[in-house]
Amino acid sequence: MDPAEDAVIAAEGLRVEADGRALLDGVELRVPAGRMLGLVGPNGAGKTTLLHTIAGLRRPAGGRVTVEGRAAHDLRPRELARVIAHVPQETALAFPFTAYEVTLMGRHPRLGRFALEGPADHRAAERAMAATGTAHLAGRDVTTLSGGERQLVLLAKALAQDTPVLLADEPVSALDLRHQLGVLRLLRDRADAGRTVLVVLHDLNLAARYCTELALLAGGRLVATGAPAHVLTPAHLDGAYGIRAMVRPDDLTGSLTVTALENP
Ligand SMILES: Nc1ncnc2c1ncn2[C@@H]1O[C@H](COP(=O)(O)OP(=O)(O)OP(=O)(O)O)[C@@H](O)[C@H]1O
Repeated sequence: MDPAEDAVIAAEGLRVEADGRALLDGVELRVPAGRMLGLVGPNGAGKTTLLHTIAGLRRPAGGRVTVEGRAAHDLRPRELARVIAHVPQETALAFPFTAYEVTLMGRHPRLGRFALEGPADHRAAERAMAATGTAHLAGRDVTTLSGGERQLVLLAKALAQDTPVLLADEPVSALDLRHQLGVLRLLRDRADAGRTVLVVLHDLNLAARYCTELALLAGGRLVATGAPAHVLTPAHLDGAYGIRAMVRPDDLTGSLTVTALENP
C-alpha cells in the first residue's frame, strides 16, 4: 500500500475499546481505490471490530478512521449506505421477506423518502442476483434458505447497493468450493474495476490468491500489511497464530499456499 496514493479507507492510530480493554490499538491502514484487501488473523484478533469501525458501527476511542475522507460515524446512515455496503458475518434473517425483496433493500439508501423502487433499482437487484447465482431463489422466503444460500443473497443485496466501498466479513464461510471461487472472483473483479473491497477471510490460501494485499491482525494490532508474499511469512504466521507453517508458490495458480504443520 503506497502511502502516496489517495486512500479510500484510512485508519490512523486507531484504537477501539470495550469494557476498558483495547480491541484495536495503533492500527494504521491505507487502502486506495481498486484494491482488494484481505483482513486475516486468528479468532478474536479484531477483524470484525475493524470492519465495524470502518462501517461506522463503532466509535474509535482514539485515532481515526475515514472513508473517502470522512469519518463514517459522522455520516447519516443513508449517506453512509451510499458509500459503504457491508456484508455481515452473521447471516441470520429474522423476517420472511423473499430473497428478491432482501436484495432490492440494497437499493433503499438510493431512494428518496417514501419513493418506490424504479426500473433501474429492479435491474440492479436482478443483476446482483444473477452475479451471485441466486436468481433461482428470488421468490423464496429467506428464513427457509440454507446457510450458504442466505450468505449469497446478503452478498447480492450488498452488490445491488452499488457502492464504491464493499466490506465483507467472511463472505465465503458457508459456501462450497465452486461458490467460494465465484464470490472471490466477483469481489476481485469489482476491485479491478476501481472499487475498494475489504474482505475478512480465514482461508489464507484463498486470501493470497484473490487479494491484491493483506493485513494480518493479531491481538488488536497489525502484524504486517502489504503484498501477500510480504505478509504470509513463516515468522509472521508464527507471531500471529502461533503455528509453524510452510509457505510456497502453488504450481498451478502461482499464488502462495500456506501449509500449517502440527506442532511436534
Ligand atoms: N462488545 C464487546 N465487548 C467486549 N469484548 C468484545 C466486544 N466485541 C468484541 N469483543 C472482543 O474483541 C475481540 C475481537 O473481536 P472480533 O469479533 O473483532 O474478532 P475477529 O478477529 O473478527 O474474530 P473471529 O475470527 O473469531 O470472527 C474478541 O476478543 C472479542 O471477544
